[in-house]
Amino acid sequence: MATSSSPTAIPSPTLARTSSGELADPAIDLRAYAMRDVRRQLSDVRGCALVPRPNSPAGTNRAPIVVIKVGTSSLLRGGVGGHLNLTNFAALAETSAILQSLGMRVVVVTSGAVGVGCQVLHKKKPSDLAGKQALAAVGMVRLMRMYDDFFQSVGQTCAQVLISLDNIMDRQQYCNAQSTFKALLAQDIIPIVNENDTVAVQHTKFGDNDTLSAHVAALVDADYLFLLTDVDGIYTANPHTNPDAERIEVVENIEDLNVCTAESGESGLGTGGMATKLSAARLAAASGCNTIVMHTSSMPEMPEIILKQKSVGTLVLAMPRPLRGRKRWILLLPAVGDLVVTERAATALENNKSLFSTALLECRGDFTAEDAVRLLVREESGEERDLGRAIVNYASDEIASFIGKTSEEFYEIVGYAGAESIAHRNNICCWIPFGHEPSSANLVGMNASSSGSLSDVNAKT
Ligand SMILES: N[C@@H](CCC(=O)OP(=O)(O)O)C(=O)O
Repeated sequence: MATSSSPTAIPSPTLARTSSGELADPAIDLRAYAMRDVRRQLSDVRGCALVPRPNSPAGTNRAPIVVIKVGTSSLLRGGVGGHLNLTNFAALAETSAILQSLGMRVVVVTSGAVGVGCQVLHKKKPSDLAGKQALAAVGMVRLMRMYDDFFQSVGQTCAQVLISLDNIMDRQQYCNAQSTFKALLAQDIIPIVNENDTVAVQHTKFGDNDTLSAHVAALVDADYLFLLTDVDGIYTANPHTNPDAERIEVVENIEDLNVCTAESGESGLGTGGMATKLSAARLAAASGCNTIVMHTSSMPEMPEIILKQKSVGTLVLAMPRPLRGRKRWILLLPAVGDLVVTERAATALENNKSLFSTALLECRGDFTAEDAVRLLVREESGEERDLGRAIVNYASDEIASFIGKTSEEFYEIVGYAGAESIAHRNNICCWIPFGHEPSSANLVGMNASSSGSLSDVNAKT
């Protein structure tokens, strides 16, 4: 994790966790994120980060891409028996049209298929998967009718895109989806994206649309991801129960928060929570996308947030050296097991080295060769930190027999025909990749007006 003794460094906070190790939600403990430090540096950060970058990574002018995620609670008033929130549909259509007229391209990630299905059929949300899938099939039609009507009335064409995690896991399908988005955006068509709920089964589900929106942001190479919700940002504590809770305006380096991907429980009509928003922001940041978590009612302020650096909600800054291509895709893969490695190995992995048996401390889960696993480093304190993802060369039972083995012992077990590494460096992707500078250095860089730091922040190198 990037740390620094610099006086301007923001201390690393710890996220509150439940007894089962999940991120507590919404009472996320970010108190250590000292507000005075954030405030002192806010104008510099705001002044540099949120301006449309002039050039795409390829060096050609391309429109900034804005992904807007709207949750079920923003699209439906109250629970079952309520009705569609026409104000929010209208605000979304109008704001999207304004952003498009300013030269940006908009992608909407929508929830609400299940919730709207409940409205249409006058049913409560069922607990079984097939029941929810059937409702989603009904609700998605109604949702798209609403989107089509509202977007048409502001002169925008929209398109429905349904994605499942399977589509992301298969690199060919991932690339196909990327081409489809490109073709839609090139024609100024606004894709309306949701999970393909009717086909997704439990183990290949995004599960929540915050995660889906981060995958979409990575897929389309977005510049901004807006996560609209019913609170006006990320707080230092639960604002509903703690009067001292303060809104965090800027998270300069999401890696300082040590966010782990955590499942959030379903509640009411939606499934996402603050923990999934932080996980989504982390994925987006690694892909070079700024995330803004804010209240749905702030939607009309989006143009000012982007163009005038207006401070609304919580801004999570993109990593200055985002992941691209295959490495970015690896980070999106769902992990089916864990490999715990030594601290020494972690440094090597972050410096783009392959993973060998000597680095292994533990193997968890039941997986086969070619599966994606989570890499964890066990720190001196005994705590484990999420290091990244790897596509492994061996199955879990084989890897378990390699733990702590020297390379000679490893070769003896495997024989010379097997792959030399547990995971090749081309198949490893760390959250803090090779060449990434510590957060304080980034901040100091941004403060130096003549250092070209603005493009450091905005460009996807
Ligand atoms: N695909 C589901 C989305 C579920 C979901 O993530 O909902 P939310 O927590 O409201 O963003 C649906 O359309 O109902």
